[in-house]
Amino acid sequence: MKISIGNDHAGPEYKKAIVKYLESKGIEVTNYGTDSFDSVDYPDFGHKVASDVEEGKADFGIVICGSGNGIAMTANKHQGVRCALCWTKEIAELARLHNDANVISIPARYTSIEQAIAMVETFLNTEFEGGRHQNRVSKISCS
Ligand SMILES: O=C(CO)[C@H](O)[C@H](O)[C@H](O)COP(=O)(O)O
Repeated sequence: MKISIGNDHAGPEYKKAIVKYLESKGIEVTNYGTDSFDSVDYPDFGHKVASDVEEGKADFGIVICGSGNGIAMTANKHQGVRCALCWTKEIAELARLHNDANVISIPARYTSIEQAIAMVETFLNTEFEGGRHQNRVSKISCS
């Protein structure tokens, strides 16, 4: 499995911990995020992650900013990207089960590192349920 990850200045330590977790599982990670707390602009990182998912260079994406909203909005501009803002394990699970989300957005300023890793673990280990949800997911796209 290949995963691309990106974060702004709100989440370097979250990114670091998540990358460590992913690599411990043998997952290949492309890291586009900043490692600094100096102020940057989240779209610069969100677009890179979403492009990888859009182009099939990554199976899943992980994006991190303060609230999780700006970088999720950025990722969702890309064709075929379904980025879900998640704040509990249950929401992360539903994002896969019902929405077939392929990018998870983490609000670094409103969750703990432990919770973030738990959400990523759940997200990556949950399959899309299909069935009645497939038709709904197909209707999300405008094109
Ligand atoms: O949460 C964010 C975007 O939705 C970003 O992480 C920004 O940090 C947030 O907008 C706050 O900006 P600041 O420059 O870090 O105060």
